[in-house]
Amino acid sequence: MVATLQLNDVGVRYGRQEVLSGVTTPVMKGGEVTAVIGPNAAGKSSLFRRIAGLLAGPGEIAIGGVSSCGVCYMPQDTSVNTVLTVYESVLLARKQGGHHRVRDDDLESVDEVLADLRIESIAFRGLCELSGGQRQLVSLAQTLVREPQILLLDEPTSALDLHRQVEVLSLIRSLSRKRQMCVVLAVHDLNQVLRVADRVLVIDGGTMVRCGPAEAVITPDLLRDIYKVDGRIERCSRLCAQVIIDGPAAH
Ligand SMILES: Nc1ncnc2c1ncn2[C@@H]1O[C@H](COP(=O)(O)OP(=O)(O)OP(=O)(O)O)[C@@H](O)[C@H]1O
Repeated sequence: MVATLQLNDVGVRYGRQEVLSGVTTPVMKGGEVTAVIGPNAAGKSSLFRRIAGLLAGPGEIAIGGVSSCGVCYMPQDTSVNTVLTVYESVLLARKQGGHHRVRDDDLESVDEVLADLRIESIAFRGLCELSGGQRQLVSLAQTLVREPQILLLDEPTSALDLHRQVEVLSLIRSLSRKRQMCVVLAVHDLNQVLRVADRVLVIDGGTMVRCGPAEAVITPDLLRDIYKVDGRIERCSRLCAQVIIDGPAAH
C-alpha cells in the first residue's frame, strides 16, 4: 500500500498566538517529493512540527498506508550533546521503537546508509567532534536508516557545501522513488527545489499562498511577491529550470 499524507485546514498556535492557519494540501503520495518554501518566520518549521505530532492545533492530518513507526522527522536543529560515535548513534536510531536485539540486516542498513551519504570515514568519530555539515549528514543517516514511509526533513541541507547539497538531494529523490517514500522537505535554495521537488507548497505570513508543480509555482511573480527580488527562470545545460536573480525588486 502506498503511503499518503494530506493536510486539511491545519494550523499552529503557540499559546494564544496563531502562527499558521488553513493549510490544505492535495494528497502527497509515496514516490513524490514536496518542497515547503517561504521567507524566514513564515511558519514552515511549525508546520513540520505539527505534522510530526510534536504540536497540537486545529485541522486534520490524514496519514494512510503507513505502519506504526513509518513517519520520521528530522528537525532543523541537529546539535547534539552525547558521547556516542556516529556508528552507534545510527544503529541506535535504527533500533528505536523496534526489537532490542541487533540483527545482521540492521548492521547492513547502517553500512548502506553511511555509504550512501559518504560518511563511512567518520563512522567511529564521536558526535561532539563533528563539523556542522558532518552533524547534519549524521542526522540524515539516523533518519534514513529507519526506512520511513513518510519522511519530513526541515532544511536538511542548510549546513552542507554545494556538492553535498546536490548529492544529498538527488539521493533523497532517488530513495523516494525506490522505496515509494513520501518526502516533505523545507529548502530555502530555490534552484535546489527546482532540481528535487515534484510539488512546491509556499508558506507566507502563516498561510499557504501557493501549491503546485515546481515549475508552475517558482516564477518571476513568486520571486517578486514573496521574496521581493526581481529575477527570471532559465534552463541550465541539462535543461533543469534555474532561478537567475537580477537584484532587489524595483519599486
Ligand atoms: N516555540 C515557539 N513559541 C512561540 N513562537 C514561536 C515558537 N517557535 C516559532 N515561533 C514563531 O512562529 C513563527 C513561525 O516560526 P517558524 O520557525 O515556523 O518559521 P520558519 O518558516 O520555519 O522560519 P525559518 O525559515 O526562519 O526557519 C515565527 O514568528 C516564530 O517567532
